[in-house]
Amino acid sequence: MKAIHFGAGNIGRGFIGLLLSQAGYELTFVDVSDVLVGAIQAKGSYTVELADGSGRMIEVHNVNAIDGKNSALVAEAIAGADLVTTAVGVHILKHIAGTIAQGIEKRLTASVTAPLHVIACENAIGGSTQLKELVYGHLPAELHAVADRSIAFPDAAVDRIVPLQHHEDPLHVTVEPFYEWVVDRSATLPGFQEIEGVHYVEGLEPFIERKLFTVNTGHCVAAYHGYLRGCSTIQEAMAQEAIRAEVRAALQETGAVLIHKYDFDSAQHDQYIEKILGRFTNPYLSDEVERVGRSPIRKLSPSDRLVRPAMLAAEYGLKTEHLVQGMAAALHFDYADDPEAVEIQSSLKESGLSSTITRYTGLAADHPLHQALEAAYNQVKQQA
Ligand SMILES: NC(=O)c1ccc[n+]([C@@H]2O[C@H](COP(=O)([O-])OP(=O)(O)OC[C@H]3O[C@@H](n4cnc5c(N)ncnc54)[C@H](O)[C@@H]3O)[C@@H](O)[C@H]2O)c1
Ligand SMILES: O=P(O)(O)OC[C@@H](O)[C@@H](O)[C@H](O)[C@H](O)CO
Repeated sequence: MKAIHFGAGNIGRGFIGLLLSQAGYELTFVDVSDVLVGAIQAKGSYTVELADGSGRMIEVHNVNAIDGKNSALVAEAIAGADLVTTAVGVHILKHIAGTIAQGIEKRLTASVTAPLHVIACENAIGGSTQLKELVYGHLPAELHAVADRSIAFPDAAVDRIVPLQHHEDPLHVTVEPFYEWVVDRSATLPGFQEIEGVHYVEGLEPFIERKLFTVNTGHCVAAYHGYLRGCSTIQEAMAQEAIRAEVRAALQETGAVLIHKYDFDSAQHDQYIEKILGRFTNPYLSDEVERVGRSPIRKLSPSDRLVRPAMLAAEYGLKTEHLVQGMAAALHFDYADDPEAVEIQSSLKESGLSSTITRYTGLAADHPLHQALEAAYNQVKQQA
């Protein structure tokens, strides 16, 4: 079984690549980083270190890499693969869609009928579905129906905290011990060989929303409040009582939404929250607030981890105060090396607070959340 994985970055090497290799796949990474591609080609292996104090290392052997800039070579590899996965960032999917379409076209022209599954392992609702739309945009219309018969794009939720890496070896990667990869089985094709270590479900929505609105909501609330208070890492932020309380309160708000929407067991969901808070305080990890807060435009967008649960809470008549505080802190994230943070800061200066809120969150000026956010934005800075 052959797998092509786009993105030899932190989660690509530290989770998806590791799991696929352990599941017996012949694995080829595709990346645009010459350093990563060159190192994988030269070594053919790398080491994953578990951040649990044990010093345990896992060797990943027999891996290869292709330069993502060589789309002909990548398309050739996709034509002969059983599985394509991605962990590049949801905003990058549009840049790899053309190459994936090229590979699919090659495959269909050569009358390969074996199923190909394409799974986007990004932090987004419907990531693989979004990728499918982008790929089909590049495929000739007459091939769409044929492609539907042998190519599937099951949505997925992936969870493992993998911080920025600062090792001499560019391939070495330190990861938290916890991991969870959930895939929508109902979108797979007959003949799909399930990947060992993956949890399959019929219908992904509760799983992706539970993950995104708990792990990622809590994470970014810690990051944005931490950044405002001068903390460098999530661990440092979570050590501050006020920030920990803010994160917990935001997760109680998203928890109420999830319990209402999916009828989750409330005690079990509380345990899920506690487990996640424990993961954020893992003393063997050092996770920079700038990584966790990265891309604030994406994180403030209407379908992402702050605005979407707040909109649902408002619709259900539930509390939103701490989610709004998180959004306000996100608007104050003025990290100069993050192009999305820079864009928000320019918008605040040039267009003012109200227009900026509407532009990035989709909340109209007369929406109660918009008004609450304006007030919170002005207060958050004073509290920091
Ligand atoms: N790090 C985590 O804790 C974590 C956990 C779960 C999900 N994710 C998600 O996984 C994705 C990747 O995150 P990450 O932290 O590994 O980021 P990362 O920056 O470490 O890795 C992304 C990799 O994609 C590569 N890339 C960029 N453009 C490319 C292209 N056109 N073709 C091929 N490769 C390309 C980059 O060179 C980089 O190596 C994001 O969507 C993120 O939300 C991350
Ligand atoms: O990757 P992002 O930018 O969507 O979110 C940053 C972190 O919250 C994220 O990478 C987590 O570490 C990860 O989602 C844990 O599973």
